[in-house]
Amino acid sequence: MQEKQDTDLSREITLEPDHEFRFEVEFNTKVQIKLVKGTAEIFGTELAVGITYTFTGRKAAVYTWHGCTLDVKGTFLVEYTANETPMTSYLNTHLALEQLRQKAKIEHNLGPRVLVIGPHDVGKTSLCKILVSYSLRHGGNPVYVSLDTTEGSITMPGTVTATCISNIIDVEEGFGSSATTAASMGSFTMPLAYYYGFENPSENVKLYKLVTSCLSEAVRSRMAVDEECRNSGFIIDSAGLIDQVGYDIIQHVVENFSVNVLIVLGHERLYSDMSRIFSNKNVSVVKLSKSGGVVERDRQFKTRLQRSKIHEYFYGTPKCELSPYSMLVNYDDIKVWRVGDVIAPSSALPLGMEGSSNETQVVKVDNFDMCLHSILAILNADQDAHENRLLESNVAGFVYVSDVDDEKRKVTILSPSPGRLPKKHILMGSFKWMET
Ligand SMILES: Nc1ncnc2c1ncn2[C@@H]1O[C@H](COP(=O)(O)OP(=O)(O)OP(=O)(O)O)[C@@H](O)[C@H]1O
Repeated sequence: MQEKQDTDLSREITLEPDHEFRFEVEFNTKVQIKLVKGTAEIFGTELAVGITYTFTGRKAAVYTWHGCTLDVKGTFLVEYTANETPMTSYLNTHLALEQLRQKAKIEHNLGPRVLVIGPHDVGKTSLCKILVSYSLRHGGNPVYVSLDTTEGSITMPGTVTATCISNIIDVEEGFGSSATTAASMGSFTMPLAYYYGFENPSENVKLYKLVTSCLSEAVRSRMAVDEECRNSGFIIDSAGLIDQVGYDIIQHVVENFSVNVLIVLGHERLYSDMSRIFSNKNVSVVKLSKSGGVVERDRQFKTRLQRSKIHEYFYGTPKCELSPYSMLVNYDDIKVWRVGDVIAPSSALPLGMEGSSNETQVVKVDNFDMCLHSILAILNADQDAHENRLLESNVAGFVYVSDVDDEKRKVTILSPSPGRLPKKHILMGSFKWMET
């Protein structure tokens, strides 16, 4: 593959003002893009002139406000130039948010609390990146909250996270996901994470609401002590929530995070329903259109994306490689928990009844075979913490169970860093992974 890329000749692409170069690259292919002249950005983050950026397994666009020339090299799955983009409306949205930030600064208040909602694959994460990057470029320190448990845009899939964005976003790695695992190696992006453990919020609504409430509490505490973050406010990315359960979750998030700007992306009915639900509630509901460049990602692509996120967590990226550490741990040295059996999926229960099963009750895992190939979250809970409070603990890190020896009562665990496990309580979700 390397050879293929090296023998490819580079080509020049010229973009007129307000145009973008959209591209898709497969997971096992590398392409390179260099800005030769002019200005350009990827989801709001500016590219530097003369620097070669490498992309693998990505779907993205290089956008230019004033025109530019790019030098591209490698085999793209899809590549084309487009001139119809919603970037002007995205910029106007940012400018309106910036006014709220200026007002918040003068009044020593909380900046805008923005929630982006819409169906799957309409560009919610991309819009959040653009808004966060523009705020950063304007001198702000926004907090990016990800409630999208499918993707793991910041760290492992299955988590809800909050990250104070104070440094330029790495365009090659999205939000610089792997960097979050190697904080000591020069990364500034350190998310606060709570483990939900499932892919879809509807799989266990009560637990999803619990972890989002814990996260909102943590964000509130951070805002109380950090003036920069307080004035900049936060941008919340969500999973595709357009059914009845989704509406219930949206209302929960709006209340918990005191959301005052609700952006509905690419869905007329959702916009109309939200305008009705939140009229008279001090929430501005804004409708934005979806970019024609947003790519629908099929199940297979999403699974590969999840697998590559997990791989990145332990092994890093070509730019910042990690050497994970394998260790033997006695059964008795750890306590593995999982959330009790969900009797019926929450979506199948009438609203208000979701709590009738033990959806937020942890049970201890005694049969370690269940953990084989599982991703486990190490909880930031004291050794003597009561089991009823464990789900409210944030995550210290993740490990992977590569082997279980029932005879010797030992598990083999892969960890991104050497040393003993920092905590004893460990939470298992539904994510499994095979090291390849
Ligand atoms: N203008 C664009 N040109 C090319 N690709 C784009 C563009 N905007 C977004 N994409 C790509 O389309 C895909 C879907 O976008 P994104 O992840 O932002 O959607 P989403 O609504 O957050 O999806 P999900 O429902 O899975 O959370 C991503 O791979 C993203 O990089």
